[in-house]
Amino acid sequence: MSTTPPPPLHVRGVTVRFAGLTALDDVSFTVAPGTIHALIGPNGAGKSTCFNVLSGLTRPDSGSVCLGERELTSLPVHKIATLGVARTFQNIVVTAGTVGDNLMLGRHTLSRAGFAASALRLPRAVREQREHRARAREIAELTGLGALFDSPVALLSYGDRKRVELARALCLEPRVLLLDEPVAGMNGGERARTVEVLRTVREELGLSVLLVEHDMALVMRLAEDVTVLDFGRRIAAGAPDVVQADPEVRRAYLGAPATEERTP
Ligand SMILES: Nc1ncnc2c1ncn2[C@@H]1O[C@H](COP(=O)(O)OP(=O)(O)OP(=O)(O)O)[C@@H](O)[C@H]1O
Repeated sequence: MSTTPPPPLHVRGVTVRFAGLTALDDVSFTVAPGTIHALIGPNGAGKSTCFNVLSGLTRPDSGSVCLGERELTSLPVHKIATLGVARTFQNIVVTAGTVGDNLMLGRHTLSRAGFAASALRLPRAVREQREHRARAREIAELTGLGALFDSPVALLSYGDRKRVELARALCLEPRVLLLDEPVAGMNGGERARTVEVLRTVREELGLSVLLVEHDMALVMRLAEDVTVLDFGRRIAAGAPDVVQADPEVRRAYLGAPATEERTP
């Protein structure tokens, strides 16, 4: 467990254009240390583009992303990961090997012993591997995968496979975790379990979480702060109840006039 709180993640004036379409238009928000922050908005609002900027897959046309004082803007993906920002993807990418194998892949970037030392099984490399495996087991326990550590991923349920992705991202020891639709495709029981796991992970590891999620009930239950995008612009931000009551947010989701009295 980390003893110091994570630095704030600052997104400042980020703009991304794709051939004439402005996918993000001067977007700013801050993920406060140790909070769960949700990024929501209708289809095409710019949420994935924002995640891609934060994780280094997309270079913004202007604006900046900083973890505390450290500028992350336009750094390569692996560099951003080693500086403490890890992400999961909307679609499951793990399919081969055991749960343990996949979590060890997550530890790979943290390995100090070189490839040759590992291949020759030098004592330092062997010790390091053992430590990484022990930590991978701890993270498996934390994410409810302890009993499945030696199971092939291909045999797991959909919900468990999604949690392997979460656990693999946690194996990078991030300070900020970016979750792209963590409960998409899950049934009710799996959703409830994942919410519990996310709460435990945040408390035990003391990290910040930024999540994109379409399940509004889950967002309102889990997040402390919400940023709402529509057509690439930030249209609202604040606590879940404040955002939920915002007429501009209702209009964006329902296509209704801003004065309409319906809830999102
Ligand atoms: N590589 C790209 N090239 C051109 N246009 C893109 C590209 N990526 C995204 N866009 C466009 O940018 C806008 C924002 O898309 P983005 O995927 O970020 O939205 P989103 O909020 O994640 O949507 P969804 O909820 O449907 O996943 C959309 O109009 C999309 O068509």
